[in-house]
Order: sequence, then C-alpha cells, then structure tokens
Amino acid sequence: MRRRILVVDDMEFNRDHLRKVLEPGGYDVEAASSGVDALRRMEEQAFHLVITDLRMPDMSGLDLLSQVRTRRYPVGVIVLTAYGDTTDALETMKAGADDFLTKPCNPDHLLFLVKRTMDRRRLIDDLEELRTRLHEDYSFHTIISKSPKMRNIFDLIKHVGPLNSTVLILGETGTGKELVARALHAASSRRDRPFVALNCAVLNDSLLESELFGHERGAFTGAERRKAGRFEAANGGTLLLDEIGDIAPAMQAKLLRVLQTGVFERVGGTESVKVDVRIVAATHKRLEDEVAAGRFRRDLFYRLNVIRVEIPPLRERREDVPLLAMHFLESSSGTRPTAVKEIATEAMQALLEHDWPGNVRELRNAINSAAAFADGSVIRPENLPGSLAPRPSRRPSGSNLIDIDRRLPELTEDLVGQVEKEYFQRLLSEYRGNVARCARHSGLSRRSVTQKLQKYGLERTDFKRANGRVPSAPHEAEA
Ligand SMILES: Nc1ncnc2c1ncn2[C@@H]1O[C@H](COP(=O)(O)OP(=O)(O)OP(=O)(O)O)[C@@H](O)[C@H]1O
Repeated sequence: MRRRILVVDDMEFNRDHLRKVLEPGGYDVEAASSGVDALRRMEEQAFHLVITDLRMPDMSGLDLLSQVRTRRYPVGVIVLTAYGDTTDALETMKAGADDFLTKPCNPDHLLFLVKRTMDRRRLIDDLEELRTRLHEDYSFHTIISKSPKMRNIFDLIKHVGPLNSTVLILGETGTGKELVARALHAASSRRDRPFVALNCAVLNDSLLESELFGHERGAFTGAERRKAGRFEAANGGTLLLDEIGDIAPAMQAKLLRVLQTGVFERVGGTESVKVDVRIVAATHKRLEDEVAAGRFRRDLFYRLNVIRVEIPPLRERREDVPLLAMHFLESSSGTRPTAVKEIATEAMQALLEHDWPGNVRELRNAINSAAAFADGSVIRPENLPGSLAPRPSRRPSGSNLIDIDRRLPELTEDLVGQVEKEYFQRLLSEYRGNVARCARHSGLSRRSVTQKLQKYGLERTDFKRANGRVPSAPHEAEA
C-alpha cells in the first residue's frame, strides 16, 4: 500500500515543490492550503504523515500540530522551519513534532526524514497492534515480540497452556522465562488459582526443602508453627521451579518422587500431603549437558522435559529491540514528571548493535536509566549506560545548552550525516553490496544510492561477503 502524505502550505509553489519530490519517492500526496483545510481533510481520510509549513496566515504549523496531537490522530508530523531559526526548531520538537526540516528542503534529506518518521510511526503502530492482539488472543502478561521464533512460542503457549503437562523452559538469564511461565498459567483452566514461583538457586538444600514442602512445628530450631510450603501454596495452580538446573542430587530425588506420585511429607512430618500442581521448570543451563556430566538425574530430566520451550536470546531476535525499547519507555514514563517519549536514531542504533548478554532485563534497565538521565523528551546516545555508549566522536561537543542551540543546524546536519551513513552501511550489508536492491529497498534511484556511497566513502565491494553485520569503516578498524 502506498503511504499517504498531507502537505500543508499556503504557498502553491511550495506545495508543488514537495509534491514533485515526494511522488517519485513512492508516496501519494495531497495538498492543503491552510491548517483548517488540513484538519478537514484529516477528518475525511487517514494520512500516514503531515508535512506542514510553520508560518501560515490563519493557523500556524504549531497550532495545527497541537490540534493533531489533541485529536490523537495517529500520524507523524514534520514541520518546515526557516533556515537557521533554531528557536522555531526547538519549539516544534517540544510541541510534539516528529521532526523538523529547514527550508529550502534538500530533496534527499526530505525523503530520508519522511522515511525515518514513517518507520518510527510504524513501530508505534506495531506496538499498539501487538498489545491489542495479545490482549485479545491470550489476555495474559504482556510479552512483547514480533520475532517469528517468539511467535512460535506464543502458539505453543496457546496450545499447551490448557494441558496439565509439565513444561521445561530454557533460555539465558533475562529472556523472559518467568513471563512465559505466567503466560502458560494464564492460558490454563488453573488461571484463577495461584501461580507460585521459587528460585531454587538462591537457597541451600535444607532451606529449599522446607520452602518447597513446608515444615511441621518443631522440625528445626525456630520452627514454632507448622508452615505450608510452595507446593501446598500452589495447590490447584502452577508452580514455577526457576533455576532447576542448580538443585543438588538429594533434592532432585525428592522432586522426582513428587512428580511421580503427587505426594510428599513436610519437613519433620510423617503425614503424606497430596497436591494437584502443574509444574513449570526453568533454567539457563543446558540440562542435557548437566545430565551427560552426571550432575542432573536423567529420570528427572525426562519427567520435566515433556514439553520444551526454548526462548532465544535477544541478540538472535534484534527485530524485537525497538519494540521492547519503546514498550519500556512508555511503561516507565508514567512515573516521571516529564515524559521521555522518543529514542534518537543514533541511540536506537546503539541499542540494535549491542549484544545484550543480560537480554530483555538488561534492555529494560538500560531504558529506565537512560530515561532518568535524558535531558528533554528524547533519549540520546550519551544517556545510555556506559556499555552501550557510542564512540566519543559522535557526541555533540559542548554541553552548554545555548551553545548547542546555536549549533543546532550544524549538529543536526552532522547527526543526519552519521545516521545516513549508517543507514547506507546497513543497506549495503543487508544486500551484500547490490546497489539495485539497495535502491529498491530505500525507494531512491540507483544514481542517488551511488552518489550517497561516494559521499560517505563506502565501497560496495567491501560488503559483498558481509552477512547482516556492518563492517567497521577502514579508519575505525585500524584504530
Ligand atoms: N518479551 C518481553 N516483553 C516484555 N517484557 C519482557 C519480555 N521478556 C522479558 N521481559 C521483562 O524482562 C524482565 C526479565 O524477564 P524474566 O524475569 O521473565 O526473565 P527470566 O528469563 O525468567 O530471567 P532469570 O533467568 O534471570 O530469572 C522482566 O521484567 C520481564 O517483564
């Protein structure tokens, strides 16, 4: 589907100019001669983007922007400002514009910003759609993902959730194992009964035993009353045994017995207690290796490994990074006085390139901390934790706000240059140096792509063997 853009300008010449650039770029363009005219058209049909002039006689671009945001039209807005007017540029961003562009517009720059804004908007729409779908389909805890591997897991949850079978969840730390366990519980008929979780790795053997099975009065010093364990607490519901790969052999034997018979005794007691509990076990370890090494009982492994869910690490589903980042940004903004609403392209690039050894938890923490450090409504690369910080040369020098204000056009151009260069590096990498395919993907002509490669000193032959990763620029590799 071609994307629809509404151009708003009181000068016919400017409207025509924008149309001439945007239509060959693959967009459908409608033009309005005033803010009022624009709002009327938006009532009648949906647009993907509005590009508006700032200064217009009846209603200014800022007023139009404020109407668009008040009426909650799901549309990106780019404002055209006069060259060198940094105050206007800042005002428009503060008022909620997605971007601004100084006049006269450079066609390539305009197309680049339009695509970037549309991509960002699409991300927000995807997130909304995912949320609605998750709510409708599963109505369980919010697991944000659009990766095919995770979607297979969603299907699995839907199918095996209602069964009583034991489930083994494998995945690195922070990949969302507990979320999946909760989702399984929510998808079962046990959903109105308790979901109980216990991290088996943090307790020593005897504490773990009494936590799991409870104890009788006087079972050990300090046991003044009978206490039910997690198995009893989870009766009728689901028990998540987290880090199951860390439990000692004696405890493995006791667990096996409960799984076989559904019966156990409290510590210090002789009475048999019978419970109806669905077991979900999780671990970051490769349990087969533990079995092979003699550290984990083979029979217990088979008991647990009835249905198996393997959650991929975040670095193997990088397409989830922007969605998750926006999700955490939105959920963290509720507690802050000034909402941080956006992640600058360069910061998003750093997020996309990081390997995330702590997976989604690390990403959540990074976004929360970056939002706390952000100066305005945008997370910039320098707000990210140290492990993600970009090379110092990318940062705008001069921390003084007035200095930055003065240099905003230059800094913006610089930043756009960096982003554009990275964009073309990624394109080349994705299409292994094939200019025709890069052109098709970006919507630019082959000639424009070739010019960009020359501008940024990119050699397409360097990318012929690249496989999805951006090779370092020659000077960076030497550094
Ligand atoms: N797909 C996801 N969508 C939204 N939030 C997620 C997702 N995956 C993980 N999270 C969040 O990341 C954090 C870590 O998730 P969780 O505790 O489920 O991971 P885990 O694999 O059980 O970690 P560990 O092995 O360290 O116990 C939680 O705050 C969780 O809500």
